[in-house]
Amino acid sequence: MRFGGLTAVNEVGFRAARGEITAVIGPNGAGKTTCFNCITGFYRPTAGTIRLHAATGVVELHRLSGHRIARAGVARTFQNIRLFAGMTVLENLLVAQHNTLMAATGWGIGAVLGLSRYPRAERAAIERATHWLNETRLLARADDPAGALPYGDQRRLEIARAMCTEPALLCLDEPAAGLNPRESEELSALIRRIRDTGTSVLLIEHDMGVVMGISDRVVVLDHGVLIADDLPARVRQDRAVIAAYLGEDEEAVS
Ligand SMILES: Nc1ncnc2c1ncn2[C@@H]1O[C@H](COP(=O)(O)OP(=O)(O)OP(=O)(O)O)[C@@H](O)[C@H]1O
Repeated sequence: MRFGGLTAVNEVGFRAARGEITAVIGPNGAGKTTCFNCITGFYRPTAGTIRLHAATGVVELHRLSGHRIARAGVARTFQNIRLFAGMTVLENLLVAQHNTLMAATGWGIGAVLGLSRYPRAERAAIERATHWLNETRLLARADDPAGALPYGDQRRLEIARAMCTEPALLCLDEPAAGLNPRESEELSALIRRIRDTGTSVLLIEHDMGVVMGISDRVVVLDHGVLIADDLPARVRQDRAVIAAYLGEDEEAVS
């Protein structure tokens, strides 16, 4: 991915295997978010291929626009929380399912004609939302405005919203940022449960406790290039990785 004269991500290749947690780590400016933005369609990569092996076949994500990528089964959360603050917690989860709901009802015609598929689809959407509210311990807050939730709850709500789209791949951009140790542990357990449902997880995270604790594989970027792709225990001892982190003042892989 090039921005004018700057190559932000250069010939980076890795796999996020099905049903595994793959972490993408690296010092500030390494190109992690740019990678996510290419995968999720916020940027169209200047060159290269990004493929999703979906249940329906291989989808060439680098050719698709963002909403088609989402429809193909890729969901994401953001470094800075992006919820609909004035809507309730439950409404945030229903809005996320708008596509599924509309498709199930013939893009609104069924709803207008009062056909029976609409209430059924709506019930399924509420059930899915309730399931993920339970998983994220937010059920009691279902009717509160999302903007009124404490920070840690808003982070979990973003994940619940992404999961309501039933993605094949969930991309989490720094989900532990700003969480206290108890919340980080809870988040790790939630991400593991998501992995265990068969959803593949791609995780950008600076909290090495979370990364090393839950990742099946760790990919390391530095200055836009891939410097390691291995098991967490091996990445932790990788000399190039240690050098990249030590070059960045106090932050170290420990
Ligand atoms: N839209 C853009 N236009 C120009 N340069 C960009 C753009 N987005 C990212 N960059 C540059 O690309 C490089 C990689 O940035 P990126 O945000 O992907 O790094 P990162 O690893 O996610 O960093 P951090 O950990 O700080 O979030 C940086 O040099 C950044 O300034």
